[in-house]
Amino acid sequence: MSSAHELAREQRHLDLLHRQVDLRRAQADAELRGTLRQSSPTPQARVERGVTAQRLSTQIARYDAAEHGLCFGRLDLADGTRRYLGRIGLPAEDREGEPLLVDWRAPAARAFYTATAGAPQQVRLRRHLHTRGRRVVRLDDELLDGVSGAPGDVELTGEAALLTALQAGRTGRMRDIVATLQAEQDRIIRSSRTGVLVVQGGPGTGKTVVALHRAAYLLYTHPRLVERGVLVVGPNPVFLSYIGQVLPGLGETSVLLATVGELFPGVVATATEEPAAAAVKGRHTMADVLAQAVRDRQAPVTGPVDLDVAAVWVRLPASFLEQAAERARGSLLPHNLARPLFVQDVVAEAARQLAAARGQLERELEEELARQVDLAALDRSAAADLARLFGSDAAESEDEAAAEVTSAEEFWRRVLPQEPALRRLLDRLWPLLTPQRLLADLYADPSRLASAAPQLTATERRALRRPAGAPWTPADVPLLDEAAELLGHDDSARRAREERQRAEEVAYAQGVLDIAQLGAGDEELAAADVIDAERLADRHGEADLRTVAERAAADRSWVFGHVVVDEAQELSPMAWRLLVRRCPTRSFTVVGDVAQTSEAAGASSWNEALTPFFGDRWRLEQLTVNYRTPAEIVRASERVLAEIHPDLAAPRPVREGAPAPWRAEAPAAELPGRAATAAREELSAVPDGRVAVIAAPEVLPALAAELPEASWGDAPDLERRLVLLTARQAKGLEFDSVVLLPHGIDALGDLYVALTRSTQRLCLLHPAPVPHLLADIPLRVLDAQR
Ligand SMILES: Nc1ncnc2c1ncn2[C@@H]1O[C@H](COP(=O)(O)OP(=O)(O)OP(=O)(O)O)[C@@H](O)[C@H]1O
Repeated sequence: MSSAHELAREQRHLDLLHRQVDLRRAQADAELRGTLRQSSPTPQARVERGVTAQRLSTQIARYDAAEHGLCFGRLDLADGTRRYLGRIGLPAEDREGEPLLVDWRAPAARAFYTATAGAPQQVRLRRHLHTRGRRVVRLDDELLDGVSGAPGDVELTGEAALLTALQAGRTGRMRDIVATLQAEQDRIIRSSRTGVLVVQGGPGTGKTVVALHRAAYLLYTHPRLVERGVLVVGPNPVFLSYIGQVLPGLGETSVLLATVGELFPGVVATATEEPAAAAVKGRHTMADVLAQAVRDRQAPVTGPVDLDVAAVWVRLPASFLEQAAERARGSLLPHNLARPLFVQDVVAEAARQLAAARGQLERELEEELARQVDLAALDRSAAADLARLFGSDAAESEDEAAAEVTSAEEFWRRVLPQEPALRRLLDRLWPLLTPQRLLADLYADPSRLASAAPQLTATERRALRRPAGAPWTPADVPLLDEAAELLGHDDSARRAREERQRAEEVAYAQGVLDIAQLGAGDEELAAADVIDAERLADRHGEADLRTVAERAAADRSWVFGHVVVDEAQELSPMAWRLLVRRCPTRSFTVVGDVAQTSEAAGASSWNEALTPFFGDRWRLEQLTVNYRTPAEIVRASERVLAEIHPDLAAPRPVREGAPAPWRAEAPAAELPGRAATAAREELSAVPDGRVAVIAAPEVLPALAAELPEASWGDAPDLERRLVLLTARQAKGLEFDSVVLLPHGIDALGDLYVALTRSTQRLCLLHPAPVPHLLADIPLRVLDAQR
């Protein structure tokens, strides 16, 4: 019970906290403006300015994020200390006493989440402050008196506040849970950053929300992590938009949210494909296929290659080309970076042959001329006499000939790289390749596929076929990334572009100086006297003010400080290879549920999925309490879970007493109409909440025609009260009520996902007969269709 007196006292403290935050925000804001106004005369100063601006922007984002729910808890300790907890920390005004506010991630906040009646950890009272805007509206107190609950109970921390949070209507956006974190979740959030932490848990156990809070915790406890950022990987863009507000709401901006399909800058991989094709693309063996595909592009010859340069035929034998390729490969450089070695060998050989052939030709010409001119014959006989006398002239002329050949060779080495015929040949023998070209050429050509992928069956190779220019799918992205590694980045074009741009900037600056000079009178100090064009160009250069997330998103080679993988059971081995490259220190939080796998290339056991990448260096934590689904809905999904994974127990629900789920039968043709009626009834049953109709993809258009008010498609608006989704799109999301059309949702993992999305109400509509795994759900007979 919140007495008016207590409410007023907490309101006074909250007012004080907000005044402090306002002050600090205003200071940071002024400092940021000042920083942005400064000019930065050197590249070093520009970098420093960028870093300062970043730091201040991060601080401001944290203050802004703390506007709602700034302070949510209070602990009264046995020694009389009183500690307030909030989204950010604020030191005591005198800097010595107890801080005004303790950040939820600080060690001093921990007891708020872990103290129980049985193990109070010096806590006498735990108080939850419920606020609306800047007003305290309710208090929930718990006295921790050393008496534990009955054994076997789910021991909840701050039960009243937790249940209030769980029963609140959904908004279409995931909310943070800093005020009501539970002890088992807190342990995972604060677990060491090093190594790979795997969190297995059934639907609704808080895996996603815990993983996001862990990212916020790690960024707070390891400030250097802010510079490298954290990557959060989710299964699809709809899910990412659902969770997108949680970390900014916690004041963390150094986080990039992405699907695997978005992790190759410059490629938009949104096309769909047959599951069989995605499954083959996800297999580990594709790394070998790509390596062979690259090799197949290096000196692909079966016989000698002839080249016509400057009217001379040069012959490059196959054995020579193979040796040159082997030497280039021996450098262990990626394909594009090893190319100059191959080119060098070919040019040297061609130059040698050309010089020799041209030398020979010239000698023959001279001899021919000499034969025809008497004088020359005389000269030659005189030379021969001299040679007989002194014996050295002949040798000297051979040396001369050799020296001539060497300088001719050098000449040809310099000239040949410009020779169009040779360039065309080198483009065929060792082409500069982009990942896109390598992969598109491979998919488009059955003979290339047959050569690169003999380990695949003919059917599997056929599954990979697609015409050149076809759009990319998410399963292509890990292959493009793998190809990028094998090919190496040839950034000479970028460097040339940057140099050109720099030259233009300097030229522009010079122009500015020239004009200033013209305008300056004799006695005035001209700009050019105090600054040169280079420095002026520097001064106009901009500091990089992009956030860490923006910079990381644009850079394939960006290395993150930590990676969070959600719905990790869906990841293929090729996707794991990509992610390990993004974080070579292997600092990962991996969350998922092997009972909810939908992707054909996904995992059915963590051991199988992770051992190839992390050996046995990963640790497993389990979440066992279901916060989302009430007991009635858990029971409705139990048979499906038992069919998928007989060993996995459904998580224990914290809530009971929801309306019983029901199912109804209707002919297939009537289903969209029936579903529309049910959806509208559900909307009235949850007036503040959200309703989802989940169905097979082919049913959605007919549903959409019946429910024009609903949002659906590739990017449904989850904040709309009614959405239509496929089971895949519904992964990771939740709604107050779900209308499920199971017909056509064939993968059991998908069906399990669909059955476990609701926080309150669930009904199913299907044609007869009922699928046997759903037969236990009570049948309701519908009125005749109106
Ligand atoms: N401690 C908590 N306090 C308040 N709400 C919580 C708490 N833990 C979990 N929840 C809520 O439970 C719901 C389920 O959480 P979440 O989506 O993270 O579960 P999940 O394990 O990822 O589920 P799924 O595997 O089905 O996607 C969310 O609404 C989340 O906010």
